[in-house]
Amino acid sequence: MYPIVTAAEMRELDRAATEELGIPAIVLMENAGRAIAEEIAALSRRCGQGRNPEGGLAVSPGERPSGCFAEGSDAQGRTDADRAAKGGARSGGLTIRTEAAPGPVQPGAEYWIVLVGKGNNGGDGLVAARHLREAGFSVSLLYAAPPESLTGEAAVQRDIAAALGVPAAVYRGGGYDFTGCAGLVDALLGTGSSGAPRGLFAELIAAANASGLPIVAADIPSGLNADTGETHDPCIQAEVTVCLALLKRGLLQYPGSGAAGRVALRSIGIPADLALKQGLSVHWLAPAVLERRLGVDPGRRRAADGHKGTYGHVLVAAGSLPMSGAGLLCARAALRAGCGLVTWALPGRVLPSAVLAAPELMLADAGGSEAGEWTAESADRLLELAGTRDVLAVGPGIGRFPGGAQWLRRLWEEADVPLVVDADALNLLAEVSYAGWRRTRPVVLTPHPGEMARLAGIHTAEVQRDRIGLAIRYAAEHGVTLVLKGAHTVIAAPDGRAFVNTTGHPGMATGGAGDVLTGMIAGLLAQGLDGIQAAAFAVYLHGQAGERAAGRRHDPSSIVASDLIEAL
Ligand SMILES: NC(=O)C1=CN([C@@H]2O[C@H](COP(=O)(O)OP(=O)(O)OC[C@H]3O[C@@H](n4cnc5c(N)ncnc54)[C@H](OP(=O)(O)O)[C@@H]3O)[C@@H](O)[C@H]2O)[C@@H](O)CC1
Ligand SMILES: Nc1ncnc2c1ncn2[C@@H]1O[C@H](COP(=O)(O)OP(=O)(O)O)[C@@H](O)[C@H]1O
Ligand SMILES: [K+]
Repeated sequence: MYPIVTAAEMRELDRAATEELGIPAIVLMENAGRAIAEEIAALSRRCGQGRNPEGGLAVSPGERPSGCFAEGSDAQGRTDADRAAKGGARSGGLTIRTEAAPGPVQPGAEYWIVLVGKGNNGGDGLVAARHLREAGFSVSLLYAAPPESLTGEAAVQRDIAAALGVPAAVYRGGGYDFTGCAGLVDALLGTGSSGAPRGLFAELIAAANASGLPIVAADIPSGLNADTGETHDPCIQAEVTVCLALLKRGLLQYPGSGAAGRVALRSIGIPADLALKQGLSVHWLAPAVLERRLGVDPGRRRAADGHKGTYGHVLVAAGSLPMSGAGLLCARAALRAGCGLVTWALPGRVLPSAVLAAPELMLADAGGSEAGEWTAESADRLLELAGTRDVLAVGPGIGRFPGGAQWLRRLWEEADVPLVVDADALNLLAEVSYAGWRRTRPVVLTPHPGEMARLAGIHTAEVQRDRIGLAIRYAAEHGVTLVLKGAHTVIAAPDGRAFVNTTGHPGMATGGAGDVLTGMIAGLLAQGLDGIQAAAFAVYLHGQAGERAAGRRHDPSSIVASDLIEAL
């Protein structure tokens, strides 16, 4: 069910399929090449109406969609047609095609060039060329290395293409004239590549990108690090990536996600059971994964005889005079996440201005300074309140104050409820070594990349270099559930499981959006979900709310955090 693999895990699975099950590698390659040809035909059909007078596909560079789609209708119920109607999905949602294949390759007269590398990725491209020709496309091959250097199944495909008389050339450097071509197939480098593209491969990638033609990448865009999502210079900027068998980590992490364009996940005949047996621990957060792997009810059915006590009581410790809104957003979001009751604890000086800000909230005076700031002494009051609540969310808008780290340690060790730690509370955590802090109940940390950098003691760029890898390591080492926020948020559990979310919208990059998420996680914890369930489901719903909020506004750039709460 939608595992996300490293190149090494994919190789091991390929090995098991061919050596243990005896599925011939040439069969897998045949399926891969056919799938690529089918996706090119589908792209050609989708773009047919927008075809430009020269015969190429009319795709403006600004319209490159950033989402992923794969076999069938969409995780969010959208179809490719819906996406096309919106001018390309920018939400980042994966579409999974559930039927076996989108039908035979449709006849077409376009001219496509397949860029062929010397490994199995090149072999996939050679098979695709054959299927495209069968369907009436005009195709030629451009080898990046002497065809004699191909081996194994790729060499078999090279010979078949030659026997069929598929026109072929060998790239010798100095650029290439792609005039008259409708699109390019990038079958240069796949999961077997290492380091930055070298020599003529690099030249050809640069020329392909410069052509402005739509590029369909086989498995991964050449130049992408399949594990981390880092893009080398150059890296293919694909319109569509036909990902073979299983999602590769690099396709779901930026900047790789951007280079991949839309991702079509296609089966190539490796049985799902085999992947299951590998015990893969990272998954794409699709509704089916939420339901079957995480045990969450995405329909959020409520008991007919439920009452507010059934759905739990959240305590939010958030907000101070200059940042009282952060607390309000967090507390309101907890309510919208469906918990029964929310108490918002805040410095007493600020409390009068919070009265009736949201009539559903209960307010509690947590003490604090004359200036409306938090003080270390407020820990006693918060612990007293937490004694009769189900969850404590702490951090948004609390600022810095003397004794803050000790204050947080008391909440961490003495509050006998699940804890969500965000924003300034994460910065307090980053100032100390909390390895020795005792805690038996779940704790969820929700850093954005900057906060994550402080927690891990590294630069933000290093956080972004391999978000999945870092999140998994940090959660396991510190015994926490970690939500590493940002486009394609990663949620990692202390037991090594991790999930990558693709709902969301760039319009969510607005102050307070994270405070809303913190409230939502707390609201779901209060309803009995465990740490990883609540974190993953909240991130998923939060992203969906962002997509809806974007849809409701004339310009998604004008989304504000309150819109997310209203879109829940
Ligand atoms: N059963 C299977 O396995 C299946 C695999 N499948 C497909 O195979 C792909 C993996 O194929 P793969 O392992 O052959 O590696 P691949 O990505 O083609 O490249 C290796 C070649 O590239 C070269 N090279 C490496 N780095 C380079 C660089 N930086 N710059 C320049 N060159 C570089 C390297 O040359 P060398 O460095 O050794 O001289 C070597 O010759 C996978 O993504 C999927 O598409 C599917 O067909 C389904 C079944
Ligand atoms: N480009 C994006 N695509 C999807 N989600 C995004 C994007 N940018 C931000 N978000 C989401 O918005 C939220 C922002 O949180 P955060 O940075 O903590 O904001 P704040 O501290 O202002 O509340 C996170 O959940 C993040 O994942
Ligand atoms: K490729």
